[in-house]
Amino acid sequence: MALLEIENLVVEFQTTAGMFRAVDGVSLKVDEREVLAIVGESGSGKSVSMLAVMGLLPWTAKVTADKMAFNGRDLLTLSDSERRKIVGKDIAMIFQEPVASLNPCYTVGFQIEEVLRFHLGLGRRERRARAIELLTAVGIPNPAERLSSFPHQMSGGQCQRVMIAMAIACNPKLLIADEPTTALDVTIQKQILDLLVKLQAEHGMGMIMITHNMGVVAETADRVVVQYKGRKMEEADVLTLFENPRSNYTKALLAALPDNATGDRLPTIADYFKDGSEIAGAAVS
Ligand SMILES: Nc1ncnc2c1ncn2[C@@H]1O[C@H](COP(=O)(O)OP(=O)(O)OP(=O)(O)O)[C@@H](O)[C@H]1O
Repeated sequence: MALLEIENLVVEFQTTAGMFRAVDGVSLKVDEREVLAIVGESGSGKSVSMLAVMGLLPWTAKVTADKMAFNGRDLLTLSDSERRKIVGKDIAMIFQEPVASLNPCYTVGFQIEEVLRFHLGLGRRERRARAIELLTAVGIPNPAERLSSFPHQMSGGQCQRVMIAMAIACNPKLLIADEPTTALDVTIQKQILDLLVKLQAEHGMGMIMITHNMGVVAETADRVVVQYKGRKMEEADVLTLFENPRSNYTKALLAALPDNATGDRLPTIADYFKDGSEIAGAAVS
């Protein structure tokens, strides 16, 4: 049984111009201990698909699917209170903007301990001990002192480490990382990716890595889903995808990697496709 299984997911938003389909029939699955990358350019529906899994979309969104199951439980029919017991505990998510994702009014210690109180019901002393343990695990120096820091007193990289600490606090079975390094300094990006891969292996978590960056895919993923305009274009294990991409869109993404530059400027997706319909026609279910 897959850890997460999605079949034919469709997400539409009510907008002033009518219904807008952001995710169009995506199917995917993630096994235990597996890292799945979802890759595609901005607006391809990567985040919206995963926010649908978490139940975090606004009321303007209409979510339908033939199947959306986590660890054998049907996510489509869960009540809000049942969902709250799973989300943040068994499925955790980290976002692109670590500083904005933390509450500026509370210390990082309070925010980590709140997760431990809500989901695990730990007492005060246990919460503090576990929070120190978590900050140590994500590589924050002087963890006991840092518990009383506010987010603005920490760097972007440190805030992302705190977000990761909160995400792994309850030993989730699945961690969804939505562009976790995009907002960070280039020198810090690799450290955060290495930390995520290390924690994933140590804790035996399944992980979904949402990214637009093929370099991140190469460094982290076992398997890859390529998405474009809400549709799945291709799915393959990571080696096959890099060595033998099938869809033209994947070929275009790979051609846009800096290593593949031949002239004095990088090729873009538009250089590859004079006609975008060629891409849409290649979608797989
Ligand atoms: N609340 C909303 N109402 C209307 N449209 C939305 C809403 N949220 C997202 N969208 C649209 O859905 C589409 C998919 O967005 P999504 O954030 O999933 O893209 P993405 O592939 O994750 O790209 P990015 O990396 O830029 O976030 C976009 O066109 C976006 O504008």
